[in-house]
Amino acid sequence: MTDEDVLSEFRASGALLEGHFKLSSGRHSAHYLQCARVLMNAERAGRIARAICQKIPRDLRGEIDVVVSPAMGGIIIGHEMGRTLEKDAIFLERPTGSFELRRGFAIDEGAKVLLVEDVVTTGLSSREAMQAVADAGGEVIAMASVVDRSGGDHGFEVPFFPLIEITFPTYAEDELPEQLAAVPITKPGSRAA
Ligand SMILES: O=P(O)(O)OC[C@H]1O[C@H](OP(=O)(O)OP(=O)(O)O)[C@H](O)[C@@H]1O
Ligand SMILES: O=C(O)c1cc(=O)[nH]c(=O)[nH]1
Ligand SMILES: [Mg+2]
Repeated sequence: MTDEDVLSEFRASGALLEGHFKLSSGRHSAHYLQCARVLMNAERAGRIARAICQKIPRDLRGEIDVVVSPAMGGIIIGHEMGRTLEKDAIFLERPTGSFELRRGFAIDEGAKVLLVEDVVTTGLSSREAMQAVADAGGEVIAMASVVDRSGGDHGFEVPFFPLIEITFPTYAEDELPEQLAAVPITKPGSRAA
């Protein structure tokens, strides 16, 4: 899929939002990519997962034992990546604020993990998820996402394979442009404020 193909999928599914959004990191943006709308169609989600898989070199792909995703946003794309790679896909949740495996999920000691997200903005959620995988005994060998809006500033120490890179400006709470500050805030994600 070309970048234009991916953007067309976002536009067609009403996933390219404009307004005033408080992001997971606490930063603010006039743009939001609502991946859940892109992934709500199973056929499209599968196509997107296959396109991400193609970005991962074959030898690295062959090393993956299990796919792990941070809830909520990572679950659907992680599941579809698991289908494509023919590996199990499990997810991390943060019911009390930090990521943990629940529902009987476990990672074999030393298992090689592909971490899969929907969006990477600051990379904070992904880095927290990587730590949770390490704490559970796994080794994250690569990271993948539908969208990378980090501009390269994600701090990952493993190879990263986003389907598309889109860099929209983000702002700290105390540096909001006047025009953005005038728009009511929406917080679409599920991380506790
Ligand atoms: O790179 P970051 O700055 O951490 O931002 C990206 C994260 O934010 C969103 O999740 P969110 O915490 O909003 O919760 P959700 O996945 O449950 O919707 C998205 O799904 C990523 O996990
Ligand atoms: O940083 C985020 O929280 C974020 C940004 C974005 O564009 N889409 C999303 O789902 N989360
Ligand atoms: Mg998330």
